[in-house]
Amino acid sequence: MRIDVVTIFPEYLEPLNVSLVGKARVRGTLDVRVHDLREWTHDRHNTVDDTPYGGGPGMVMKPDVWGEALDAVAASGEGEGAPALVVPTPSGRSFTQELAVELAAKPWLVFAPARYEGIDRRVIDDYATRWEVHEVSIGDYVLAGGEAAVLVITEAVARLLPGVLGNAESHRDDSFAPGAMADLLEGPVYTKPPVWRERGIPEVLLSGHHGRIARWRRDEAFRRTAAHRPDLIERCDPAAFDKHDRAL
Ligand SMILES: N#Cc1c(-c2ccc3ccn(Cc4cccnc4)c3c2)n[nH]c1N
Repeated sequence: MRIDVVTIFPEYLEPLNVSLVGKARVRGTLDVRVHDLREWTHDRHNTVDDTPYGGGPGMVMKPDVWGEALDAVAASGEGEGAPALVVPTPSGRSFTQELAVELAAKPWLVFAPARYEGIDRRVIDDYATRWEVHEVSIGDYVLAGGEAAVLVITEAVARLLPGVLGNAESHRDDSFAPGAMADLLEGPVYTKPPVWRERGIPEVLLSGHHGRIARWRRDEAFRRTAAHRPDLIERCDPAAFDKHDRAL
């Protein structure tokens, strides 16, 4: 997968050089290219924003600068097919594991994290005539720009790519992963030492009985979900649980 990010804060994307995404880049599983939007300005102040038509607070990012930048990214991938444009915005579709799975299947993502009050609407409308466009929000809170969302989305997508996570099974019990555990939060996890500050380990985890352990983990996931995200319980499919139990 190729990922391009156009931003006025390239240094904000430094975390994409470390850990899981960093290793995937070194291995060649991910080709991540970060571009400074100001490269496509032509004035001495490298201006990327202007006042909003219709008045109102803040500034809006200029369409001509973004258009030149995204055209240049497109041109650098001639013959690779059209990318999917991902635009983080507080007014976007909620970013979910389902969308992460969808994006992980794309060969090329181009991220356009904005600042100020956002990007002139005509940029998204223009590229939507040639590219798949996803306007995405990572949560119901307000950030100052889209770069943090790019880090979140990139990590969620990268970990789904073949060979990126050490244990291929790790996806199976992901919170929100499709399947019997779909929409359930993960239960508690434990490791050595067997006693820590006079706290032991749930006996079932020491039993070696995989069926009982799987059922305990499912029940714990259900309990945590009911406590922290009751809204997700309503989306669970009881039949999936029976199928899960039968497989134990
Ligand atoms: N994804 C995502 C987001 C953002 C987000 C993303 C991009 C931009 C660009 C500019 N702003 C500031 C801004 C603009 C307009 C109104 N309110 C705030 C952003 C916020 N906030 N919260 C999220 N979950």
